[in-house]
Amino acid sequence: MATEQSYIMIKPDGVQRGLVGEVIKRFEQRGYTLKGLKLMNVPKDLAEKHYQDLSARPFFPALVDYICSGPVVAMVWEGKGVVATGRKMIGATNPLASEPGTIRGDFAIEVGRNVIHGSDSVESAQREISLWFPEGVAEWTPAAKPWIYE
Ligand SMILES: Nc1ncnc2c1ncn2[C@@H]1O[C@H](COP(=O)(O)OP(=O)(O)OP(=O)(O)O)[C@@H](O)[C@H]1O
Repeated sequence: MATEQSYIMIKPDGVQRGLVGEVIKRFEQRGYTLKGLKLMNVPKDLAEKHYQDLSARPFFPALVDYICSGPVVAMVWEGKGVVATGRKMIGATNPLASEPGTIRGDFAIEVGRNVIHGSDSVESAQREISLWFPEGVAEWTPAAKPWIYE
């Protein structure tokens, strides 16, 4: 079975608010493996491609401006069930509906400043990883793997 990967991105508000370490800590402590990581300013065409499914929505221009408003931290995390579990760790899209204990439930209030993105399916993750990491990701096996998986 191929190991599952998710595209996780700390949005500009998360970077500006100093939440980079907090987000990385949660994924690391859960046992997921960091496979790709970069801080980058987002070109407008990349933001538009990333959110292409939302292009007809009224908030699309504001969403693209938001993603391009400052650097983001683009990451690939790997491990069993990381797509669905990552979404649970992130919380509901609208932070007011996110459970406490989730990233949005602990650190956000508004949907237009919801701190973090996580792929919503394995297929979206593959598309997003090739979009954000055309150069590929790092190959490594964490020494702790046998202590996380039986
Ligand atoms: N009604 C809205 N008003 C403003 N921004 C919105 C609204 N709905 C969604 N967004 C923004 O668009 C992003 C993508 O929306 P989507 O419905 O795909 O939610 P999501 O999958 O939880 O979020 P993401 O794709 O960022 O992980 C949201 O995270 C949010 O930043």
